Amino acid sequence: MKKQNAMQLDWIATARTLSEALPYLQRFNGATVVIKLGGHAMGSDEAMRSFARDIALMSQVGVNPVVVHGGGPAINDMLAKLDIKSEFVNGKRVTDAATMDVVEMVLAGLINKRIVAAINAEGGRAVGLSGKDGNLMVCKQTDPALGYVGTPDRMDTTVLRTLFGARMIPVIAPLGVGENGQSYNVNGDTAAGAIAAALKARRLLLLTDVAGVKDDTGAVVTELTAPQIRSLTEKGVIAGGMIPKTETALAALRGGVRAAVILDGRAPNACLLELFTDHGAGSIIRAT
Ligand SMILES: Nc1ncnc2c1ncn2[C@@H]1O[C@H](COP(=O)(O)OP(=O)(O)O)[C@@H](O)[C@H]1O
Ligand SMILES: CC(=O)N[C@@H](CCC(=O)OP(=O)(O)O)C(=O)O
Repeated sequence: MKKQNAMQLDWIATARTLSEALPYLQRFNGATVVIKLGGHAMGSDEAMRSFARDIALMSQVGVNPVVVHGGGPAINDMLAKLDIKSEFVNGKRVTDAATMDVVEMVLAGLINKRIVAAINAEGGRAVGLSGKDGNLMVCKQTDPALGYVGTPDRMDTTVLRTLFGARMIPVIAPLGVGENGQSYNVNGDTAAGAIAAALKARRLLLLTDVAGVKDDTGAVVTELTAPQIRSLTEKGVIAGGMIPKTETALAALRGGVRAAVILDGRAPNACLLELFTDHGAGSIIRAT
């Protein structure tokens, strides 16, 4: 009897959560949401399934989700297997011709297809592509010292809008193309920010392996402003991989994105919690 009561309470809570989601479902109906899945957030098969389910659900309820992924750790593993040395300068991988081949193989091949398959296994209709397809992300060389590392220069979102029209979910590897057809390696956060700005997305969700942006006491700052980001960066509290993430968020807002959120992609249903509940998740930075 007691057990049944506990179950009934669970059902009531589930129904309440669904009901609470209604205004958010209405607000995000037809909205474009760009989700960057970092290599460190990919984790286990279970975490990938939870992510894929969230994306399939978003699409089902009328959101246009666009997934942009990283894959730094998997590139490192493959380079190590092939005995190719690799180094990072200011968070960017120095990319010679041999490294570029491996980056393209891992990102557009292994990682991209793993995510596409996971979303489709949950009933979504995902299509894998890279910034080279449909000239989505035409790049310039960032700095000759970094080799084939690209900075997005010209975006053409026709291919993405075509997929939205067919209710398909684009899953994008962060590769760019030069005017001459050369492949470029683009940091995943940078690519997601450029794509979100080109689409004037309602939200840019940057999924990583921490609960959000932490202040000097170690607490997650749930609502972040540009001046706070500047001050935390000057103090060295925002450091390492969090610097490109906050910079990407600010650049995306300047480019017309309504809000960017940095959140833990390993937490179950992280995207749904952020978009469709009163609770929210992670650190949100809004356009002012
Ligand atoms: N102020 C901060 N708040 C949260 N994380 C921070 C902060 N400063 C630095 N970091 C680091 O940034 C990392 C996220 O960046 P990164 O490892 O590049 O992620 P990803 O691979 O998901 O793109 C966190 O794991 C954390 O170690
Ligand atoms: C230029 C550059 O550094 N590109 C990245 C692309 C992958 C990426 O950004 O992966 P995460 O999001 O998992 O870090 C790289 O070669 O590792």
